[in-house]
Amino acid sequence: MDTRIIRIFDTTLRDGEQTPGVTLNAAEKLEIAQTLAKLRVDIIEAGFPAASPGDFAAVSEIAAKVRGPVIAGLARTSSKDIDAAVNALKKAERPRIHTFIATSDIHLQYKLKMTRDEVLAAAQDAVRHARKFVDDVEFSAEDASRSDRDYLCRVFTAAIAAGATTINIPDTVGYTTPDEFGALIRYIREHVPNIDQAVVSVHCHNDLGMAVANSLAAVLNGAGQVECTVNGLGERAGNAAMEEIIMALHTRPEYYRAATGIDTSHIYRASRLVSVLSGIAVQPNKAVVGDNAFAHESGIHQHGVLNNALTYEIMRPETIGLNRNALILGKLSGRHALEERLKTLGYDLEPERINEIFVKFKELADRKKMVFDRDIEALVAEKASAMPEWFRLVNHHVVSGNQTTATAMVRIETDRGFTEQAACGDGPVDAAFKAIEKAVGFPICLKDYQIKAVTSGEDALGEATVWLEQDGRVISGRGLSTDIIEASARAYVGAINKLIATCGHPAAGDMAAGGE
Ligand SMILES: CC(=O)SCCNC(=O)CCNC(=O)[C@H](O)C(C)(C)COP(=O)(O)OP(=O)(O)OC[C@H]1O[C@@H](n2cnc3c(N)ncnc32)[C@H](O)[C@@H]1OP(=O)(O)O
Ligand SMILES: CC(C)C(=O)C(=O)O
Repeated sequence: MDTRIIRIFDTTLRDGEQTPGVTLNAAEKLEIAQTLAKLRVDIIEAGFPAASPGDFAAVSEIAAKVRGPVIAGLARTSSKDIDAAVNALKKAERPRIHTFIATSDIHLQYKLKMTRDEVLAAAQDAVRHARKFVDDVEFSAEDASRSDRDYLCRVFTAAIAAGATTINIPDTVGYTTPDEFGALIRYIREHVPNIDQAVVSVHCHNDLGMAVANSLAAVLNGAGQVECTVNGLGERAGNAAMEEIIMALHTRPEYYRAATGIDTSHIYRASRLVSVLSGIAVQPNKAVVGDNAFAHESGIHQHGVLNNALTYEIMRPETIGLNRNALILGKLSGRHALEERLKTLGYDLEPERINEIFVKFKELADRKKMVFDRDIEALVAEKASAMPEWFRLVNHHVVSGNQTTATAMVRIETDRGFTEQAACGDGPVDAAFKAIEKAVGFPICLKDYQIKAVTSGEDALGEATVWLEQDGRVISGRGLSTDIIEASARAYVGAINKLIATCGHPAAGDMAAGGE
């Protein structure tokens, strides 16, 4: 069998971060990038360096610290964007500039206000400019699937002639169907005369739920690179889900005649990490990584699986690194046991980091009979997203009931002192949030709030996520505790700290510092 190797281009940190409500800080992005490197993705698109100083810094840090995959930075066709990407990627072992411009008439007329000839020239100039700095240049024709085919082929021919080493065919608005998209890939391969000098890539969005199917149709028609994101995150309805593409190719090699270089045993952990850090939960019935993906509810299925898992399982959970051995640590467990468990879960952490997690683990084990793998994953992710603490929640006291107005008192500390404030609210969480808002001394715009149990059982760890809005930016914060009010209050304070770190709220300096 002639098996082609398909390159996996992960864009969780760029298109994935375009998911409404998702903002990742540099430490979180680095943690995800390191996990992607363990997954052995071929290319990590680390961000869009010209978009903001924060994105520039995150791409620079990933370029300097992550080894293995190619590190890519996105840029419009302007030389300003390309230069920013070049600078951000300076320390990358294998940098790639990814430049793009739209080619559909709709985008040309209403967005770019450019003619077809102007766009073709911009594409060519951008690729030529990028090639002055790096050997690896990808060119994307945004909205390719709604572009005139022959014009699209002319643009790709020009981009390859200018030095593009990968040409990417995005279904930017998730418009095509698998048959159509497969035919488009075939058409481009047959009508771009210099196509053999470049890798053909695809980038599919999920507006009609066909991103994965379209990407796989492209593979069947000769695409050599697939762009995707962990858990299918991305603009609007998201991108093609990486785990689904990988496992489709892994499970049906005889059909696709293609394979990837991915270490599938890191898939589950990558999915959990991205879910926790992005604050976007994975739906239980999600293919491959959903909670129910390997669960068998009905008697006939259970009977079959007990006899032989092959009756109802086309993949083994172990293949994606899902260890069904859910337990087993508690308050009497020691550092070695935790370290061993972390290794089994795929974490390769510095001793200092393990020590920090061990302290948190012991605190948790004191409050919880059994500490499950998911609890440990949540503790690791909590550390990864820790921000400099402008405000610290020292303690809180909440009274609520069906005959009482909920009231909360909080004590908040900064390096300059502390303040205690009380507030009433529409329930205990609302009261706690209002008391914290009073304590920090500036208005907070709460956009969304979510609480869920990390594991089951009455002593389950609660994971709260809050989303705050400031100047059009949405910032999320997470808090963990067996007490859901405490988890919520921690998430709220964490999000405020993140907001200050990101937007530098001016009123923060005015906090009334109380004191004895
Ligand atoms: C399909 C995709 O996912 S593309 C990637 C989307 N990602 C992002 O947009 C990242 C976040 N974006 C940003 O931070 C900002 O939009 C920036 C920094 C990139 C640009 O900000 P601004 O300069 O304020 O421009 P704004 O976003 O309002 O408009 C986009 C401009 O880029 C132009 N443009 C859009 N795409 C391209 C392109 N590929 N090449 C060249 N110019 C382009 C538009 O025509 C418009 O130009 P104009 O200002 O002359 O009218
Ligand atoms: C920049 C390109 C690849 C993109 O994100 C899209 O077209 O969706």
